[in-house]
Amino acid sequence: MDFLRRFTRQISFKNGLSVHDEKLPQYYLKDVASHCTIESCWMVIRDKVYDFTEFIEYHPGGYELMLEYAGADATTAFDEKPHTIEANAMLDKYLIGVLVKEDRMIS
Ligand code: HEM
Repeated sequence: MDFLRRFTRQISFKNGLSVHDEKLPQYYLKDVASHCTIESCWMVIRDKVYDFTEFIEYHPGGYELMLEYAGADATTAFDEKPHTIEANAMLDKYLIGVLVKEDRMIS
């Protein structure tokens, strides 16, 4: 599992955002920052913007852990914790956009 996790992470770092991702709405980090509560919880993971408002209270690691990163970039936090391929696959469901180019870390 560890191998698979490292492998998928490498792919996303290498390829950055796809052509499809580039068609999504674009947000600044400051737009994300205003959604920093359990009532409206946005986060950035690998330059993509997610709205986790519907998910946060069901997070298996507890909502408090996620809330620490609400409105912020959670890439490192998400990758450092023991998240399976399944957890990674869940991300797409909450995808709402991408960061504007000047605010991106990876691509
Ligand atoms: C934002 C920062 C996040 C932190 C710090 C974090 C932390 C953690 C931790 C510590 C666990 C282990 C819980 C345990 O084994 O008792 C966990 C499990 C889990 N988390 Fe997160 N998490 C974050 C975001 C997310 C997101 C965005 C998702 C999916 C949309 C997610 C999905 C899951 C799932 C499904 C599990 C169960 C184990 C697995 O299938 O990987 N987490 N998380």
